Amino acid sequence: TNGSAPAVPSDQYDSLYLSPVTVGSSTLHLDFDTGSSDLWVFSSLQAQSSLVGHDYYMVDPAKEKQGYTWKISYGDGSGASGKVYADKVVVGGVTATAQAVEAATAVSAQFTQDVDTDGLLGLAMSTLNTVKPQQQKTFFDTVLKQLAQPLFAVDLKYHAAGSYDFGFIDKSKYTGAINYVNADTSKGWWGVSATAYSIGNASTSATVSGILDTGTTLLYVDTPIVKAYYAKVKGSKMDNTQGGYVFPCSATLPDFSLTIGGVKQIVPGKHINYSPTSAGNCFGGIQTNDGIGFSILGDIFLKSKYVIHEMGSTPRIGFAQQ
Ligand SMILES: CC[C@H](C)[C@H](NC(=O)[C@H](C)NC(=O)[C@@H](CCSC)NC[C@@H](N)Cc1ccccc1)C(=O)O
Repeated sequence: TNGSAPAVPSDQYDSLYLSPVTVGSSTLHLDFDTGSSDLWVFSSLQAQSSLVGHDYYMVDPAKEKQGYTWKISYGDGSGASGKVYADKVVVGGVTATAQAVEAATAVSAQFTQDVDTDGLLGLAMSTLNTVKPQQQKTFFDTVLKQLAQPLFAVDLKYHAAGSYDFGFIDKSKYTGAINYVNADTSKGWWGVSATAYSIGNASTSATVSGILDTGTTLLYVDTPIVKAYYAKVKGSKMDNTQGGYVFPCSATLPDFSLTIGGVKQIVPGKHINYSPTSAGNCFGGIQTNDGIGFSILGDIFLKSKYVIHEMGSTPRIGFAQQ
């Protein structure tokens, strides 16, 4: 089988993308996240006050995996925890009959406040799943054998609805060749390495290792590269109150690219003007990774590409131009 689910921007700046998922008998809007491996949802286990504005999973005690718990924390300090159920999950017509559904009993303020997001659907390696006493599979791992091809493809768009394709490559969603590289899955994420970056038409050799992360809004790279980029943006500055580099909204932003597998993967300058700030300037889509030692290739990087995540004998990532 194969199937496709829409990926709809949650707001006018593409803060995140939401996809409809049937969990048990509810339809929830989940943030598909290639940077984590838990499928967790807002649930009837939470206080009603935490559920205001959310769709949520009505737990069925008969489906509980007794004694199983989960607790996840994310790089931005947010997190959630709860109990585990085995229930039907359907994404774009692809059905997992007994998928581990992680029902929240507690979620951090960032998630409670975002009333559009009803949970996350992790698409990284199952080795990052947090369920105890027995780690559970991601939705992709659960359905892998029933898929026509062992892959999913990510088509996030700039200020428009895109899609997640499971089990097939949709030729109508890209132009030119697909450029494949082996994925480094050793740390549980979809890891890739670049051998150079370019700002405008100036290219610099450098090793840029990072993870693909549909659940991260921006593109986080090493500080020297960020400084070099904004040196080309008149009036740009690091603004600690805004938490990153800002610039005049009228600024022309150069394109940015990472050379992966010998091919320049270009981020159009237009995509790097992420959003206006409350201070009357604009916030950059490229920001520093604060020295965590690797880059996070989030939505700003992804939304100009069709990215195939193939779990064959050797995991691969394919990049094509939208
Ligand atoms: C502090 C937590 C560290 C980063 C680590 N956790 C992770 O790496 C988890 C799996 N992944 C994440 O925290 C990040 C990757 C960070 S690499 C430092 N991806 C998932 C994130 N985008 C999910 C999200 C979506 C919307 C709003 C907020 C958060 C751990 O548990 O050790």
